[in-house]
Amino acid sequence: MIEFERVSKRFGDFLAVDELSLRLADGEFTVLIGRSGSGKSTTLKMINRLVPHDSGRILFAGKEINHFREEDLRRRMGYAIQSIGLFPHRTVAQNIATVPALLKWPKARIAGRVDELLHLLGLDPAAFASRYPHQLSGGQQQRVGVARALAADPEVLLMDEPFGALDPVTRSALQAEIARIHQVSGKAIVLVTHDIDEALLLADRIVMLDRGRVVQDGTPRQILLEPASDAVTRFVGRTEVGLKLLGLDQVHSRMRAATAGPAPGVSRTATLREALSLLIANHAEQLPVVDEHGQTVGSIHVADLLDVAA
Ligand SMILES: Nc1ncnc2c1ncn2[C@@H]1O[C@H](COP(=O)(O)OP(=O)(O)OP(=O)(O)O)[C@@H](O)[C@H]1O
Repeated sequence: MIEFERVSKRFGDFLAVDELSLRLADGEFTVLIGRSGSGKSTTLKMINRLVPHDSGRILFAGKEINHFREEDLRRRMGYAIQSIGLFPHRTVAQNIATVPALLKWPKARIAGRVDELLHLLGLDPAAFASRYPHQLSGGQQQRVGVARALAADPEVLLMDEPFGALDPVTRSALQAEIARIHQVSGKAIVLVTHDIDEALLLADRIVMLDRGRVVQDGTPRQILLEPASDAVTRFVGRTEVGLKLLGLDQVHSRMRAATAGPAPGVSRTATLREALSLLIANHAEQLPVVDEHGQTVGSIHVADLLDVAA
């Protein structure tokens, strides 16, 4: 769907992106990660031509991006950024409606879409649609930013540190929201972050950059278990690899059929890492596993988790 062929970008003498080749598949959740200044944002912004590339080719749907009309490209690619960039003198609804209005959608269709997106992002339209950005918390503004990026139903969602500067609880809620949107929409998402835990949580595929080059390109599991260099190992963190591995799988993957005692149930869709926290907090060797109706469906055991983390 998006392909980089030996793409480079210079700012003056500085080579920010160095002969980058990369192929991003349809429907894939790709996370670009790396240290500050490694070229992540530049790479992302070259996809929608916010930053023009100097050499090489970037293909979208098989066609060099320079051959698209700029407005077509922007319509087909939603873009959400950390600093949000909401228009201060336009309401939440007007902000979300930006691209549909440019596309001259009928008013009723726009209103329906705004409503749908506010619901999707957990904002009650009655309470939020007519507010102005300054009347929202930072987390609510970020949600509106994501809703705006999704408004015209783009084929690709480009996100540059969209959850930066949020408190951990809001951040975690928005991450879950994006994971859900990805699951239900099947859209390709490219997200830039420097947070390895965020990358491990969300990505189908992690592309780690350093000095404008790819240092590793793989699944979260590959990044954890087969780091391509010491630099990757340092970035992932030498410690806690076991715990991070536990964060990649859900409880049902390690559940035993036999049910266990009355202690608090662990959701079958919780991560193994969350299960371990609960086991430790309850001083329990095993806990019951419950489904979405609260029915006990099996048990999870400390010993089985230690196997995964070893
Ligand atoms: N418009 C610009 N003019 C000059 N240099 C730039 C410009 N944009 C980016 N750079 C430089 O290019 C390099 C890569 O920047 P980029 O924003 O892509 O990094 P990043 O990996 O996203 O970093 P961060 O995590 O800090 O946002 C940096 O050294 C940066 O200073």
